[in-house]
Amino acid sequence: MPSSAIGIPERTNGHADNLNRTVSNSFNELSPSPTATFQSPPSSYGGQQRTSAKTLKPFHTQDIKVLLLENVNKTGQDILKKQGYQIETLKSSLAEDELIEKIKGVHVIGIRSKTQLTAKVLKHAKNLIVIGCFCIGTNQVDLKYAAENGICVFNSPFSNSRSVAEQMIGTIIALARQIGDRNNELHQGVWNKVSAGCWEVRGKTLGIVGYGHVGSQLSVLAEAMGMRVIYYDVVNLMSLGTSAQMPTLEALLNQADFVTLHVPEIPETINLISTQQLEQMKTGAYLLNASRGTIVDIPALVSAMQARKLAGAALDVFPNEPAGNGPKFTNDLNSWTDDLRNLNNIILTPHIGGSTEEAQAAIGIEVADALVNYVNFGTTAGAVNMPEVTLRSLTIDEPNHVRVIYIHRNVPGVLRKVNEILGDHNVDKQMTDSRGDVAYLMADISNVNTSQIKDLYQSLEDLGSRIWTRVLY
Ligand SMILES: NC(=O)c1ccc[n+]([C@@H]2O[C@H](COP(=O)([O-])OP(=O)(O)OC[C@H]3O[C@@H](n4cnc5c(N)ncnc54)[C@H](O)[C@@H]3O)[C@@H](O)[C@H]2O)c1
Ligand SMILES: O=C(O)[C@H](O)COP(=O)(O)O
Repeated sequence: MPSSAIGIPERTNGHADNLNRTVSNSFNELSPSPTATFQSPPSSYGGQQRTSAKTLKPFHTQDIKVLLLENVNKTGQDILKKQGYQIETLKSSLAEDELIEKIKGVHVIGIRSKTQLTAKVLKHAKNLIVIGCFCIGTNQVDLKYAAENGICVFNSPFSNSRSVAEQMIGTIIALARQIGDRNNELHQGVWNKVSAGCWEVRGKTLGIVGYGHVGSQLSVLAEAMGMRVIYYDVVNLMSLGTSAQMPTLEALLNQADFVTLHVPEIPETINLISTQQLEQMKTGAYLLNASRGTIVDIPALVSAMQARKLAGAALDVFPNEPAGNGPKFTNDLNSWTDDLRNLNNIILTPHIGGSTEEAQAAIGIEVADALVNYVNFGTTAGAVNMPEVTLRSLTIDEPNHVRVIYIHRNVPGVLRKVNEILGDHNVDKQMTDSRGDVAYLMADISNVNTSQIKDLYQSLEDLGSRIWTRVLY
């Protein structure tokens, strides 16, 4: 529904009916002197009078605008729709200029690994309060910029880990037996029954780089097939089964028959595997990457494959990936695409490690629940860029109770000033925490009547440390 049809201009405020409870939310612009936005419970909930001052906008759950990109699963869509939010869904990601246009009016955006939410894009997201990454990776979002502008980010930390690990098991066997090449040949009508260069995986060494959710799950599955597992991680971790942590990446590369990458994309992991590391691998070993495309220097990999240093490779991820499905995996996207396509025993998959029915359904529920809890209650449990703050029970549906959420710069003296303001009322519960430069305060206060809410809100907004204020009631 266009915003004009529901009477909310640029900014939004909301009231959400969740879990049979009425909650109202105030969302405010990122600009330093925002127009205040408040709301009262709608008349259908107790007949209280709506706030109607010039700068105050009545707000309902259905005023919340949600943009879901990249084919977010129906499970997630249904949870958000049930809240009454306005949902727009697109199957693919958007180019930067289209994204900038679309993001201007929304309060919530749901994405997967492809959509790039850079500072440049987020600067236009004046109403955005929360980002849901319906995936594991969050490298596509400028997390710091988001936090510093009061935009909370959630992801799904492990709901697709098993799917990725299973795909890696299948791929390891497919590489060892050259199944991809035999399959391609037979599709061309060529019968090529060979055993040379084809191996069992039993007894071979699997080297896992990044022993987190995916890597450790893969470790367990690989040992069940009789593989010896070694791993390298920057953190000292408990080894599962009989796996062993290696002191350096080089030590792992020297010993592994199969090297598989499961690290996040961060500055330290870009081109983690380049010419030098490929030289450190055993001749005839295999390389698998299902983490992010930038972790492997692909021209270096092409050279290693052409020189027969490696016996095979599998890539599920690429530095540039198409926005949507179709015949788009060409040199226009990445200049070396044809080189990759022309190599033998290289398995190329379109970023499907986490693409199973089970994983997508679970991610949909997990992330949508986190979004609803944030929008309706301000709860940041599980956030990847904000302190995790929640209060033990909700009392804001009781008369004269409000929940204050105050996202602010983490500088000395703020709490004293905030509590001077809240101190005019009765603070039932309060929690505050900080993460880097940003702090998040949540307080449930009672003894506040509706006429005082505007002053309460404005006093908090006037503090120099303010990033974003919300008053829920
Ligand atoms: N292909 C897919 O569909 C797919 C699906 C899920 C996840 N992923 C990608 O895989 C990555 C890993 O997923 P996860 O859930 O296991 O993440 P995770 O955060 O649970 O684990 C990552 C591990 O990598 C380690 N690490 C970080 N930097 C390192 C370095 N320089 N060297 C060695 N280890 C390092 C961390 O300490 C951590 O233990 C995600 O960040 C995501 O980008 C891809
Ligand atoms: O980060 C992830 O979870 C994976 O890369 C999967 O991403 P996708 O949801 O875009 O398939």
